[in-house]
Amino acid sequence: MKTLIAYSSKHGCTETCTRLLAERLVGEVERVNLKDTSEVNLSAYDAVVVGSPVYAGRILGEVRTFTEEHLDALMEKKLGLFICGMQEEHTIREELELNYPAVLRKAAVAVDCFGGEYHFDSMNLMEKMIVRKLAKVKEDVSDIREDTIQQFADSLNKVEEDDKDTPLS
Ligand SMILES: Cc1cc2nc3c(=O)[nH]c(=O)nc-3n(C[C@H](O)[C@H](O)[C@H](O)COP(=O)(O)O)c2cc1C
Repeated sequence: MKTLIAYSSKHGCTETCTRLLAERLVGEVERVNLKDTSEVNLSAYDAVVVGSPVYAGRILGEVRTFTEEHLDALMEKKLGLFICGMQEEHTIREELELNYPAVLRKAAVAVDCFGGEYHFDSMNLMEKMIVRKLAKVKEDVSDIREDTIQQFADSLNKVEEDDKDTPLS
């Protein structure tokens, strides 16, 4: 299985998650930061994972554009969708629903949130203010859910095993 992980990240957490996911996936894995390139040839991949952090309820623009432009091709792949975010569970579920189209979520073998991080050193003044006031967080936090990343990888890897088991007709 050849897998593409297409993602974007503002402060590095989502990028870290893509590395943790890549380590857990079987077969060849390529990671592409959509901030660096928007030209991706999806025909080269059996599986595609799309990931983005959520800011003010929304995934990053380049990830949204990627899902819109490649909607039909993504539907044909073994597909995984994830976000990074720090809201409580019910809000996270809403964020997944609002940001990834229903057809893609339905087609995906894994849809989840990998948690998130707050690193004040990397935030601008406005971001620091928002996190302090709205999230009421004053110190760095790291809440990357490695167990969720493992389950997500297992779902994609399982599809690979199932395919191997299918007899040729
Ligand atoms: C200004 C700001 C706004 C945020 N808004 C949300 C939000 O609406 N929902 C959420 O779940 N997380 C929110 N977060 C948390 C980020 O999604 C989290 O820090 C994530 O790990 C960032 O990923 P990145 O380092 O890849 O950019 C916000 C963080 C900041 C700094």
